[in-house]
Amino acid sequence: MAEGDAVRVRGLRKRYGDVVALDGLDLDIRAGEVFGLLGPNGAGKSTTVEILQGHRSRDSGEVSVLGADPAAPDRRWKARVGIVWQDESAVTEMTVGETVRHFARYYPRPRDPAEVIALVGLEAKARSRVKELSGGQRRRLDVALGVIGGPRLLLLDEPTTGFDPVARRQFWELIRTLAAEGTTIILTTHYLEEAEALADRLAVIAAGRVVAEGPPGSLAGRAEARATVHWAGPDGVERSEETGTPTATVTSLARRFDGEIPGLRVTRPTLEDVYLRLIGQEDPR
Ligand SMILES: Nc1ncnc2c1ncn2[C@@H]1O[C@H](COP(=O)(O)OP(=O)(O)OP(=O)(O)O)[C@@H](O)[C@H]1O
Repeated sequence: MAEGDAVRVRGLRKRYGDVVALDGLDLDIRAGEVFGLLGPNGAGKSTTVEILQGHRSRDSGEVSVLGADPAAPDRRWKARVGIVWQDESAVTEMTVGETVRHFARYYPRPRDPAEVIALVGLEAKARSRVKELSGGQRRRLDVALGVIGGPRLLLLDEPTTGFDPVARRQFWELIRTLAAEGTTIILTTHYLEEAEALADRLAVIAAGRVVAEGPPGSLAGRAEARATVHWAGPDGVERSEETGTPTATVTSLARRFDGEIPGLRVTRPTLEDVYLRLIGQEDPR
């Protein structure tokens, strides 16, 4: 395992009966990065995250998380790996503050509960009962419980499902704050704009294997992909031209129009375009 790696996975396989969930998955995640796992329903993302957490067994393959095998975790390792459960805090009459303080007692060196409540933006709700929180506030509390032990690695499975756009952006800020503190973060998501906004690197999983890996801006040759120049013709109808040299195309258009080019746009494949191509579902537009 290279120094600076938080996670190393080689040839990971997992079947559930006849279903092959993971079919030789490889992953390298560096310490301190935000790493996104993308892939269609049933691709194997949750299975991967659960194996990394030590909550699901594997059939074969090597897995190292913070230098240890999650299949044989010790107490110290467990304190260093933060897990965000959906609705960990669901059925309780306790207040937010009581819940966070209660969970802090499980860890050898917990973070300060008041600081964690502030980190997730629940200060105003510290004295509210958990059952009175909204769905988004409950998820923030789940994150608070995931980080109260002061983990070096945080695993999040679809953390913002069901969030409104404002709550989602607030959650992104929380992830960025945790990342700036040095926490390695692995998250699965179906929101490509979330992956693009948060992840330093992404892996696209399809049918239990990694089909592409890299920074969102250059995944699968995205940075080198041909551009499309769009403009409006004299009749107002949009024209477009795909080109490897968009500057030359724009220069020649500027000459032709003798100045401003009406309706000028230069586009490159979006993360969604690249993602759909990778999973074999190209948009036929
Ligand atoms: N406990 C289980 N028993 C049987 N099959 C399972 C179990 N958990 C997952 N599977 C199957 O394994 C495959 C991978 O599932 P997994 O939940 O890892 O996918 P996922 O990428 O997280 O999907 P989603 O995006 O829908 O959450 C699927 O075909 C799923 O039906």
